[in-house]
Amino acid sequence: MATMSQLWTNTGSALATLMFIYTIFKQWFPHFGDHLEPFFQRVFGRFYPYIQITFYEYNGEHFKRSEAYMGIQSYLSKDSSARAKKLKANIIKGSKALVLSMDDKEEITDSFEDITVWWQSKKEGSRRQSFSFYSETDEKRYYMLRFHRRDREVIIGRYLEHVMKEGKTIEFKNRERKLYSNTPGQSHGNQTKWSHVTFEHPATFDTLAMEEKKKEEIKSDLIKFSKSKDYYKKIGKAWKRGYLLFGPPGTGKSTMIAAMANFLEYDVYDLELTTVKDNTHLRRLLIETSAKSIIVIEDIDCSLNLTGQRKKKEEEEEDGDEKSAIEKKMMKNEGENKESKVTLSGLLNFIDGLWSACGGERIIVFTTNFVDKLDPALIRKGRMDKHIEMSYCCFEAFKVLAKNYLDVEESELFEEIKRLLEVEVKMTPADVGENLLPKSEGEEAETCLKRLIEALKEEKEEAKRKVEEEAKLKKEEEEEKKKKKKEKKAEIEAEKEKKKNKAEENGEEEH
Ligand SMILES: Nc1ncnc2c1ncn2[C@@H]1O[C@H](COP(=O)(O)OP(=O)(O)OP(=O)(O)O)[C@@H](O)[C@H]1O
Ligand SMILES: [Mg+2]
Repeated sequence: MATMSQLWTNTGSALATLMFIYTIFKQWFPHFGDHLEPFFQRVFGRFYPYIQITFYEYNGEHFKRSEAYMGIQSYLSKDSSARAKKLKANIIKGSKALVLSMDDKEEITDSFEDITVWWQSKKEGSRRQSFSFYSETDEKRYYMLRFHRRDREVIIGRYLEHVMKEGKTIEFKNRERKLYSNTPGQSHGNQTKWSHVTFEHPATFDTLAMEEKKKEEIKSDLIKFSKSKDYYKKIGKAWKRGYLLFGPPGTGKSTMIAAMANFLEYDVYDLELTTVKDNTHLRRLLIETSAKSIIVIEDIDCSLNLTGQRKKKEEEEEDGDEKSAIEKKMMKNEGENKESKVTLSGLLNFIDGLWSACGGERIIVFTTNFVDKLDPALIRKGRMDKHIEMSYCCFEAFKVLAKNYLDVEESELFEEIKRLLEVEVKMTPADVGENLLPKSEGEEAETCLKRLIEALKEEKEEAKRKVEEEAKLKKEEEEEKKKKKKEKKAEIEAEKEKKKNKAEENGEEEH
């Protein structure tokens, strides 16, 4: 007696033969085949335990490639490059690398929750000899997914969702990242709009000169945020996080933003507030930003009138020379900003998630050189969730720079540099880096380190001179004040004396 497996094998080969005959028949009598198709489908459906789903590359929507097809292509790219024997390489628009996918007629298996499925890449040649937008050869490509009918529920539900999600993640990782800016050159009516270039900043957390502990803290904060979609949904908050980076010029605020973007693989929107006409314009620009992006507003204190009372322009010109560098920078930007009507409340509304209906995660970063001057409403927790101070170069930060710039991890000169940086001198990482940078081909690391030591010593002298000068000025001012006070007192005394004499004279006259 034939065993069960033999029986299945025989039925299988009978079906395969029938299928073969049917295919030949269909080729010779294409139109007659159309009538027989439902019949064959019914017969096969009874014995054939598999279900097939087809995903076409183009499904007719504005000649755009189907999202599902592209998602599957990306999902299968990781498996097919390892398993398929025949691969094809495509350059996909907006993708930074070649996308490898299995070639036509290749098949690979995939498993999900102990279920095996089969993916096949296929193409259909058109019999029409007419012009088509699809491709030169008028072929229609598609993926075919085959699985056992008992797994229908899992595959149609969870598996396809998993494929799309994974595919999107791979697509996201492969995409070319962009740096958007709203520069005045690109305008729509009289409103600027986003223009972009490829984002290729080389900064990473490894190259960032900063204490290791602080770096790790920021990195884990970013990871936590990027994985907290469900958490933000649960607590009913827009999925966004605000960072405030503050510190003197050249301490790495902009570099840190680039490192963050590279770490999370996000796009960057560099928002220049001074070219934004008003709050409506601001809202429009923000609504156009995509998910997984960092929105940056540099020098926030200079971009908006957030800093309380400031002098008018005429007054500013009068005593311009006496202003500190800080005030001058702020006033310069205020002058440039006089066209913009963006208000603090407009900005706060946006931070609070007016546009959060768009979904997707966004990070907002403000930078400033003068944190004390900002309106507390702008930087309270919830708006700017994390405040990061970028400070002068410490020894740990110097070691990162020495390794990056000179490939040096240890040197006997380090001791002196440590003492200078930690106790005596304040120098920004930008200046330290500039001194470490070899100035000619083949310049020795030691020469660069010595140059840094010299620069640090000079800076120390300069700082000492400044302190002495300031002390001298202060002393002079105090003496001047004392002198004036003394003179005033003398004046008052003289006045009193005068009055007294006059009163006495008058008294004598009356007598
Ligand atoms: N912490 C740092 N780590 C590595 N490089 C740094 C660091 N800080 C500054 N640099 C170097 O100095 C240059 C200037 O730094 P950056 O533009 O990031 O400073 P900034 O704080 O944004 O200054 P500003 O306030 O003027 O905008 C960068 O190109 C970078 O090479
Ligand atoms: Mg900067």
